[in-house]
Amino acid sequence: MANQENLPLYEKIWVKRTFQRAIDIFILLLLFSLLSFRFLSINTFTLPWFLAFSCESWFTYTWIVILNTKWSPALTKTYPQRLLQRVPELPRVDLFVTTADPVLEPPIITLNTVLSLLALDYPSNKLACYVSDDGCSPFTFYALVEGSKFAKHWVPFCKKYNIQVRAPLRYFCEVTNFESEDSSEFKQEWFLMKDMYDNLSRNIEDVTRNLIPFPLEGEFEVFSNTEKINHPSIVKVILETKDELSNGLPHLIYISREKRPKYQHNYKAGAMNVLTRVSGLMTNAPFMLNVDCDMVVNNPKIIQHAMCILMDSKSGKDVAFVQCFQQFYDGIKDDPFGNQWVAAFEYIIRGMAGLQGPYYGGTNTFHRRNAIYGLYPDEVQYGKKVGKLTEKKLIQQFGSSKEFVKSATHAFERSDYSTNNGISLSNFIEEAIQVSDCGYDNGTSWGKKMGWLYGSISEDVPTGLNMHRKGWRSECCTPVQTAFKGCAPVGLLTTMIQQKRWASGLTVVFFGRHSPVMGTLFGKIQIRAGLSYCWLTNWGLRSVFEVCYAALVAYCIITNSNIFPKGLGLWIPFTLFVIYNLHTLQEYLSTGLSLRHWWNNQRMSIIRTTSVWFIGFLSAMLKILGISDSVFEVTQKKNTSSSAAEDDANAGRFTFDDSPVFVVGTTILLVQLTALFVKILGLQLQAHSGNGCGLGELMCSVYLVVCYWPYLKGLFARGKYGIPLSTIFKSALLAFIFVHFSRITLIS
Ligand SMILES: O=c1ccn([C@@H]2O[C@H](COP(=O)(O)OP(=O)(O)O[C@H]3O[C@H](CO)[C@@H](O)[C@H](O)[C@H]3O)[C@@H](O)[C@H]2O)c(=O)[nH]1
Ligand SMILES: [Mn+2]
Repeated sequence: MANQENLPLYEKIWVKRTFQRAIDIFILLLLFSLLSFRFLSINTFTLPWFLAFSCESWFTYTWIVILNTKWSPALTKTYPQRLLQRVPELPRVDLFVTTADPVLEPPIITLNTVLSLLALDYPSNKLACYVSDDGCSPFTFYALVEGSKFAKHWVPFCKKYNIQVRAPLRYFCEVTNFESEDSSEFKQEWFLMKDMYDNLSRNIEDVTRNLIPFPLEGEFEVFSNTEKINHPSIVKVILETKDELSNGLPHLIYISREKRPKYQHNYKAGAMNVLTRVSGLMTNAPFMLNVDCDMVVNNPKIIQHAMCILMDSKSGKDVAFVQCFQQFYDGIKDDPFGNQWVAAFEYIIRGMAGLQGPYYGGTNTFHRRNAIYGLYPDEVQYGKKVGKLTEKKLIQQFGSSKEFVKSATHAFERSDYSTNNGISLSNFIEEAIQVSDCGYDNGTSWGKKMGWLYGSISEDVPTGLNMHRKGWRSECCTPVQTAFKGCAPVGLLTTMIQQKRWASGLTVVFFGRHSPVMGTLFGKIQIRAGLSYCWLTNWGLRSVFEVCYAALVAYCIITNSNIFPKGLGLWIPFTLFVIYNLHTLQEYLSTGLSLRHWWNNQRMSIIRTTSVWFIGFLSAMLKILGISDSVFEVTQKKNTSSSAAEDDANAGRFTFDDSPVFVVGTTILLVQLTALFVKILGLQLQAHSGNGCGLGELMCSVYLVVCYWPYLKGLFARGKYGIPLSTIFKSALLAFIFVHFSRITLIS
């Protein structure tokens, strides 16, 4: 038995990749030889030559970052059985859901996420679910109220029959047939549940679409005279379980924090901090799970798995957060828009898991409350913080609510995971409203030193960085059954907007106080971990070099000059291109992804880097220079029940509209096409002394056109599949300016 006690609750398993490492190194050597070749041929020095050298240095740097990240990937294996045997009482976990817009995020989606959380396989008296509604929508509230009534039947049903997918929307899509061993009792209840759920969702749909009158009275009166960005705090306890029974329903609380036009509300980060404070007052669990409104639980035992990591007495102590991958349901086959990130999880995030740990991805994450409160790992372990801080200091840091400061002190001091003392949640409403005030953060450490950090629209990454900087680690949690599944962005435009937001937010992080460089130099981020963070935070900067390279090849063709060596020297970039592509293809195939999937992702990686990441970079520059602020544009979530079948056939086709995100891509395409036409029609200028443009430049240009093929088709298509004339016109103008100036430089 003594032996049993020593067994860890989780283990790290290192993934072998000797062959891939060898190829990684080979590619690096090729990059170095390309650079040395350029360096040696310095006598042909020209501006394009120099620019090419800079870009290729950047590509080499990027490759070093990637190689470093992928070098030693790890998996975690958790043992929930051991956890249950060992701990007398499981800790509380507070569950956070954020929603921001009842149109882009239909209430039925949020409700499904909430239902899947309420039905988690975990003692229900240890759970409390907090929903933050930045949309201040009575419809979302209505959905939750009605949904909580349904939950009283749904949760027992799920637990009785050990249902795996506990979001009814997903469940009734996936389970449409009965197994032969299903009892007639089950079938009967199944039909009953389906009936109830169908009624519920129809009801919510009718209300949301204003099909039935919805007077704002009774419970809903607080929503009258509110506007999305101008309203007082609303805190409502929807479900409160008074008895300490472990098989009832968790608490359910609705919060819409105060918003006023003159106050910064800091998007999701602001909402998360309010959730942290309100939950601190009410249930004060030592651990918190945060999910976006579309991320439903797919593995009802996921908390047990995560707790194995956070509660492991040896390696778990310095783990600040446990990250589960983002995976998607209803993802379009072969990932045409490159938004499912399967290969990135496999190689990059697992690679980071082998270092100081994965970055915080914003959703599907279990947090340690004390780490969010800004403590260092050793302060938590030895309870050092408590003696040192006076109440005055605590108020400065945590804000003016004495009740909240008391709860934070309790969080610091507790050595066990004891539960709170059974005071009714409604007693905290007034205090909860106070900590949701729009000015509560002012002058405190919230968003600056602790909690979810403000200032970047990718709040997740700096928040995680801030914890790694303090010496915390993080872990991935990858049970066999996928933990959560969300809704991949619908269509091309949504993907592009999301990518633009990430690139912009990450660039702000890279150049800001919480940059991985600063964290490595002055904090406790390990050097390889810091470098792997650069992969992420350099998305914006990377686009500058790729756009520059794309412009450079077109310039060379138009002006009949070159950046690539000729003859034997051309073999270096050529081999590089071939080996790199075969290498990534091998990675995809060995992960079980298709050739098509690989190509779609290669193509999208070029398209997004040279278009939306570039726009994101520019918008980050405007923000850094203080010229304009960037806005968090919420991703549209698909309402599965309303998806029409005719859409599915064309789900993977590129659709366009007059959004500015398509202008840069179209311009790049037009520039390459112009260059190729100039070449084909022989309109190039006379080369000086045989140094004209060669095969290398032409191949690059053709490759870009191939990547941008869907845009090329868009130039000639009509309707939503066609690029609007206004966009074509703007892009043509930009392309013309580029070509014109290219020719001018040559004549002068
Ligand atoms: O003012 C806001 C804006 C957004 N959200 C919520 O934030 C979440 C993420 O927004 P979404 O539009 O779905 O963004 P995605 O790009 O899909 O999200 C990824 O990227 C974000 C950072 O850019 C992270 O916050 C997310 O967790 C991560 O899943 C959603 O639940 C929103 O309701 C708010 O609560 N308040
Ligand atoms: Mn999302």
